[in-house]
Amino acid sequence: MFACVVFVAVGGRSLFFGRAGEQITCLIRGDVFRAMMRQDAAFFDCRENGTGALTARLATEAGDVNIVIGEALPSFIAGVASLIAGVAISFSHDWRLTLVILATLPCLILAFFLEGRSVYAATKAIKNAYAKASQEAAETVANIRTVATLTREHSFIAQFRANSQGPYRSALRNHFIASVGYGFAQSAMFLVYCLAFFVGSRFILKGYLDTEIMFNVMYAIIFSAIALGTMAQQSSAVTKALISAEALMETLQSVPVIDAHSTAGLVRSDVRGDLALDGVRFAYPSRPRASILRGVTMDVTPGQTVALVGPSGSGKSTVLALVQRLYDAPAGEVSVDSTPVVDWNVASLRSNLALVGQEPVLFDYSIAENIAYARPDATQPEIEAVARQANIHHFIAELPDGYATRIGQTGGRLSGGQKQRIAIARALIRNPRILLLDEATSALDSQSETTVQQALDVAAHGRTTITVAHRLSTIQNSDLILVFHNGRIVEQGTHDQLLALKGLYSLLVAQQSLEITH
Ligand SMILES: Nc1ncnc2c1ncn2[C@@H]1O[C@H](COP(=O)(O)OP(=O)(O)OP(=O)(O)O)[C@@H](O)[C@H]1O
Repeated sequence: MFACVVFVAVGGRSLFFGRAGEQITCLIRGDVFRAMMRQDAAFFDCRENGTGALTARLATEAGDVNIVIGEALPSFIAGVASLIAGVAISFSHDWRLTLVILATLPCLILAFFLEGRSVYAATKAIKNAYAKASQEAAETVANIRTVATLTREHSFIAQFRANSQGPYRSALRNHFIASVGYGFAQSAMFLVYCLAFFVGSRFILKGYLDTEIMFNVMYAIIFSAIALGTMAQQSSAVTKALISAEALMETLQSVPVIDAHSTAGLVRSDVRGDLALDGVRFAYPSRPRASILRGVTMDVTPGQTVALVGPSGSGKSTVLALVQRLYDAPAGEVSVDSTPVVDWNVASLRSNLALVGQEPVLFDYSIAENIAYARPDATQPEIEAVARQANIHHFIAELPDGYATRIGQTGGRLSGGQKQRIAIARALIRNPRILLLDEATSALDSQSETTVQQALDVAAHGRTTITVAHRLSTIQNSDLILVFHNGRIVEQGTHDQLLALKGLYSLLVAQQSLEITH
């Protein structure tokens, strides 16, 4: 009767736990991705194996946990129930023989524990190594054009093989240990059987029990040993899931310093558009010893066009990251509309800003969806209006599918200039008070640069604009030019004032004029 109940319970588990497991997997994945979306930039910067590997890994971790919920856990529960029932029945027949047999239990448990520990350590190493190998593979496939142009396919394959060797060897070792453990678990039943026969026959000879009782105890104990074997079979799945759960919990429990989902802080849409940095010092969390900004102070009034120029690595783009509050500066203050950015509601602050970067980041959606990405409730006429301002409407209108044209992964079916103008339209759809341009034309040829520059000039009209630029010809008309060097502003003024200074700016201008004439 009891066996039937256990059979039905175990048999029905796949129906109930399997479905529940799938649902739980989806929920865990949902929670994990929600937790990731809340994180600040520092969380992603500090990932050893990159964000792609992290995302892929977390998705499979949730699946591993499901295996335990769907299979291992019910088997484990049924196993424990069977074990307790078997031991109880055995005790009720003869406590001495039962005690002798139970004395073997600590050895079995210790063996399973040791197997679990060594599989745990190896599995963790394998997961980390595979995460690194898959990150490189994903990056290579995503950038296949560059890889093919540089004829690096073979070296990538060799590198992937080399990266996979370590995990492969660890996996072999893991399988060996798990197989020995599995064999041990399966033979445990027969070992217990032998012991019961041996000790039972001795007890019969001494007159402690008769044959019938011995067989009753034996059957009960075998029943328990089978249960123990079933539990042991699941031990490597449980071990894997424990590691997965660790990684999931790390993400779920990490509290972002800058919480994009928080409802706290100042919410405003009628922003004037002034912006200031006061004595700002900053180092990236992944490289805390490298000072990037060393006391930057700047003041931008509403509607002003300010250019940040200077040698590569001097900290210009970092200023834009701090204005968007992707990071917090440990010293000094960044403020928008006279309110420190830390007192702003993160989402509200960002909704008043728009960034156009050097490499436009577009998605494999239609052109209309890409433009409306910054404001999903935008209407078709609004989308077309910003496309006109960005100087891209005529090109889109001539496509067979017009605004419904899908642009391929990362906008691969468009030219650099077209992608950039779509990115400008996307920035404008929010009608931001502050426009941040990070070398928005530097990746373009001179003809596209002119078209995109015209679009940017229209976009900047009536807004506060901060432009990071290498080509100094594009920023000569700015209201203010700030010259960065080694994380400090070393010169500031208009183009003419800075030329008259004959300092770093005039040197940079002279260098670029030389480059053009040669
Ligand atoms: N996420 C990051 N983590 C660690 N260091 C970073 C990160 N981003 C940038 N850096 C470093 O910060 C320094 C300043 O970078 P930043 O991009 O602000 O310079 P930049 O003046 O804009 O340079 P460029 O003109 O070449 O774009 C560089 O040394 C760079 O290596």
